[in-house]
Amino acid sequence: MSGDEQLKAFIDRHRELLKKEREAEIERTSLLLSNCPPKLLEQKGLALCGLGVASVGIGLGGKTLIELERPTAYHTTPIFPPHSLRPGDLARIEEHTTSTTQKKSAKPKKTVASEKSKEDGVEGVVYKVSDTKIVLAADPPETGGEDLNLPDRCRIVKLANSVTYDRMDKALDQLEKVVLPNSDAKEDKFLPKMTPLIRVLMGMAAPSEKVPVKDLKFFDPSLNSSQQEAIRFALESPEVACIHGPPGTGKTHTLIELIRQLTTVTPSNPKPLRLLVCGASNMSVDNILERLLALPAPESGEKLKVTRVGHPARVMAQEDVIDATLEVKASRSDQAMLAKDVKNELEAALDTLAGKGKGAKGKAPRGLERKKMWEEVRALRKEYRQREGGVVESVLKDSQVVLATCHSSGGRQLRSQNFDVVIIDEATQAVEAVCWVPIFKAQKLILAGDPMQLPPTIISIDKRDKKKAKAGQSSEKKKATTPAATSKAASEKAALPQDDPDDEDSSASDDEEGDVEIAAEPEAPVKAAPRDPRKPGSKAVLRPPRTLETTLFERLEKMYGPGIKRMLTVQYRYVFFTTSAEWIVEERKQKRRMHAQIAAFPSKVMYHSKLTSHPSVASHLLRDLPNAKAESEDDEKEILGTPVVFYDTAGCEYFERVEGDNDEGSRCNENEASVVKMWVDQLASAGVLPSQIAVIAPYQAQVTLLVSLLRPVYGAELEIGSVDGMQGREKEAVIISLVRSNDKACGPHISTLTSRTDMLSALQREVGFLKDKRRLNVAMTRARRHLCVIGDSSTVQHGSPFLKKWMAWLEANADVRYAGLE
Ligand SMILES: Nc1ncnc2c1ncn2[C@@H]1O[C@H](COP(=O)(O)OP(=O)(O)OP(=O)(O)O)[C@@H](O)[C@H]1O
Repeated sequence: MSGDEQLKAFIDRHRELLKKEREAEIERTSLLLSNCPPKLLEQKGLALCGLGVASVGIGLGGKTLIELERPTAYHTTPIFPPHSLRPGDLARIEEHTTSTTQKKSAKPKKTVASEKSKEDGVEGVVYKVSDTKIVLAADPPETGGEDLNLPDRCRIVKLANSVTYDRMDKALDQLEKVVLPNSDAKEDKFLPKMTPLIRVLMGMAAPSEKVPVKDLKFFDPSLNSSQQEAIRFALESPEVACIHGPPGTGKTHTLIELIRQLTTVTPSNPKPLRLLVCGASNMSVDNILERLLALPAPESGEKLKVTRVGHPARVMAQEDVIDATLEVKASRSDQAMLAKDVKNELEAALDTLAGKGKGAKGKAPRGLERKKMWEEVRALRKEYRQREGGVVESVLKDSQVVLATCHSSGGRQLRSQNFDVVIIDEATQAVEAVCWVPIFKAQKLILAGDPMQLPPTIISIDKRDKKKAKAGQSSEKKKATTPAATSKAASEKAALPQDDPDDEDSSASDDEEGDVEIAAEPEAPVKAAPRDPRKPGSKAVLRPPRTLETTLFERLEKMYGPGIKRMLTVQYRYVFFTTSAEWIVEERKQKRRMHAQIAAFPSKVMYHSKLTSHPSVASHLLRDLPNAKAESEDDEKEILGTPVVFYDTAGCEYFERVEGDNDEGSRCNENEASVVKMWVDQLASAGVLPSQIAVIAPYQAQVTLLVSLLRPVYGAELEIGSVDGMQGREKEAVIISLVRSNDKACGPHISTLTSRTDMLSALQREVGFLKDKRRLNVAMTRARRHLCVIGDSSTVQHGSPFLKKWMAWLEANADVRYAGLE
């Protein structure tokens, strides 16, 4: 069990990694903001240019809500180009000039929106985003009487976000104070208390024996046995349970049943529990929220009282989601009426100050009158905040389930709220420190995620360090073959920060770098029986992490073994998973090109062939959609009846292009984009709706190119985006453009390399982040009925053993079509 030294080393290492990450983010943003012209920032998805102010209002906490849009005078379409501004991001509204350089520091100021001159802009938090509108919530001025003075033509620029880091640092400080108490420290009423949960998470005590749940009856009769087992396991685990949900296996579905079980009085649950449900992203939180709101009211008793705290990402589209937000609930309560009067007064005063109020005739008050009005506004804001504080408290107290992102669960509104259980969805996408923010608020933790999909996005990873550590560890491994060397290596290993380098699944991003053997066979299934973490003798070792990519979910699995989790094993999404293989065999037979071994690629390579397809999806194809209507028998077969199509552009010389001046730039591939357009046209002509199609590309430049080609024809309904934006989503048809196509693999610089390892890594470089198998896993598992891959197999296959296997699988199992011949 962990001692003080290990606890200290663990927390210190986390602090160090977070510091590096914070610095890297500030540096990256500063560099971009100071070196990039706004147009390039927009292309990189970090800014939206040429905007106008649509409205200014007041939001929760007396914040000023500034709504921006693209005026038709400057743009042909009001739809924003693809961008990465999301609710919760820190951003600045600044005057949109056409000057090419913008010397600004990306460091956020302590008091946002404290300087309101046009040059400095207005800083705040992105509050809502839709296709055509973006709302920034800015703090009201603390001092002085200056107003916002927003420019007529402006842009919004994403900033480095220090608030997230501040919260994570605070969580680590609290963790240190709880697990390593200092008797001299002053009493802090907000300091969390030590709980059995914290002991287990920190390896200070083994998880307690499961408490059997009797008479468990499931609300949802359709749950499969792996889902039922995961729910039972989560209910019976006293402190912590993990649910591993590969794509489409009903992770969210399972969490909804679990929430119902925990919050309803049943023979197996005598007391309804209070839950905090968090997610790594707003999307994951809204996904659960939507499904909770869609639940029928129970036969006896009230409907579940659910409140969403924070910034719902899809709030503009979904009315019922808006109604569940703290903001709307607070505004509708009886006590809110008084606060509302103050709010109306406040908004009227702000309108007058902007020259928009009644009788203002477009003229804003000036001089002394203006100063006086600002004083009035400040007093009104204070009164509003006080009244609203009481309203918020009572709405939250009355809520049985509160939903928030991990980060926003650390906000002021939830400061004094406690819960029985905290559930964290997409826990494998959140860094550990941010998970601690909600963990302190509950006695029990349930994590759900999939370590084989996208990890948290980390920008400070030092590849050289990683390689060095890996090289060091593999030479350690060789040395440690004698008994003496083994024990020495073992004791040295315990002191090193590490993530179990031998476990391939643990670090899938670059895990195959330098791996010279290209194995054609999938990884062997794990045969060892799950170690029960509750059995005496189970040794938990708390090791400092090597990178922030090691999530709490993965750390617990390594610390306590696979017995700490349950895996969902039936997938409900793809026709081209396991069972569909039979269909492909049949098709191949007819074409007399039968392949001996046809199996689903992601299941086999990523999940040790543990996944099976539910019969309900085993044979569903695009042609079974009610709206599908092929014009000919050939179309019915070629377009609507084929689960996987691979347009192989090898030999077509459809070379990629680098955006920007150096090799690090984003990439696009115009010819591939034309093939994408051709296939979208074909699907549409066969009746597939734009809203049923998603186009995914791993590079922002290709996304931008595809948007310019497809949006004018198919509108915003056709989803076009990067892999990262698609995690947790599904579409009937998905088209992936792999982009990378180059002849560098055969160029002179490669031929000058003599060692096979150097050569391989040079080849690998040419596919960039395509070689992250978790990213590819997400991309290839978004489709329900049809997947079309467009890429150059001759370039892509050299990227990594995983890509080689995928290309081989596609060649063998997809309907391979040669792009150049079309
Ligand atoms: N037991 C079940 N019976 C019928 N349909 C199910 C069942 N479990 C899940 N599904 C369906 O499978 C699909 C995927 O479920 P869900 O979105 O919960 O999966 P997920 O694991 O959260 O997906 P992701 O890959 O996005 O993480 C949904 O359409 C859901 O309704």
